[in-house]
Amino acid sequence: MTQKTYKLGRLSTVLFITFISVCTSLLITSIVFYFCQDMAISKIGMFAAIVTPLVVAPFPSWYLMGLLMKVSALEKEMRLLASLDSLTGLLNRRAFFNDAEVLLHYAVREQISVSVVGLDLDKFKTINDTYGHSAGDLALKHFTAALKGSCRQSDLIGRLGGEEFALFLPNTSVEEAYTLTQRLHKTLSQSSIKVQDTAIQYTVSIGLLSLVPTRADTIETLLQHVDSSLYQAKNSGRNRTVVYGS
Ligand SMILES: Nc1nc2c(ncn2[C@@H]2O[C@H](COP(=O)(O)OP(=O)(O)OP(=O)(O)O)[C@@H](O)[C@H]2O)c(=O)[nH]1
Repeated sequence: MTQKTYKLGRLSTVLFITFISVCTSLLITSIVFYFCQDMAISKIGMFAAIVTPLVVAPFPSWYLMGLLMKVSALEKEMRLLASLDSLTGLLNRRAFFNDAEVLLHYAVREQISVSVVGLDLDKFKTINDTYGHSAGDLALKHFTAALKGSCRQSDLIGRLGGEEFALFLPNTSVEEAYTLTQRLHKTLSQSSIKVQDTAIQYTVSIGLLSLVPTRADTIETLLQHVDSSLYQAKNSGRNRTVVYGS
């Protein structure tokens, strides 16, 4: 919400509340004076009935509206923060599963191909143990940037925990997804992170599954298949992609 629309919304609400206050006050006063029938007093009374709410209503309603708007903006910000991983800014596990489930339902209905990718950094414990936890954090951020550089705007990227990431690629064939993972391997092989003047390189193992989903598929089951391919990638030497069912 821009500052201008925020102020306009606040102003129009205050004007509306003031208008309602004046009308209510006038109505009550009119009813009272209808039974009183004293013209001189009724004129003063009518004047007071209009002026009093005009003076009193805007201030508390302006303050209250500002407070309400701030609370709702904060609520929105908190909801967004609760769905993001604090280190990388990627979707956290819960948000990734929620968003991927929505995209999966859409793919089932439209019968379009999707790809699910599981990624796990190789020998990450060694980076932590050798160069310290902050070097590990740096690698996680570096990897996040590499992922963002390889994915489309419409792809979901999540950090499922530790050094474990996942992608949900809507409308993506196995060839396209495989090309993406090869690009990622290449990016990592050509870059490094710097810790105390030492250039550190790391690699990633990847499991990949592409399919036109059916109603029976869930994100949990698809990620289980992806994990089995990822396990194969780790066991066959790491730094590679294994396609599920190949
Ligand atoms: N720096 C950092 N380390 C983390 C974070 N989350 C988890 N880790 C570490 O990640 C490491 C994961 O180690 P392992 O599960 O043994 O995996 P690995 O060393 O990558 O070995 P392979 O997966 O078999 O290649 C552990 O040492 C965790 O402490 C984090 O947010 N920051």
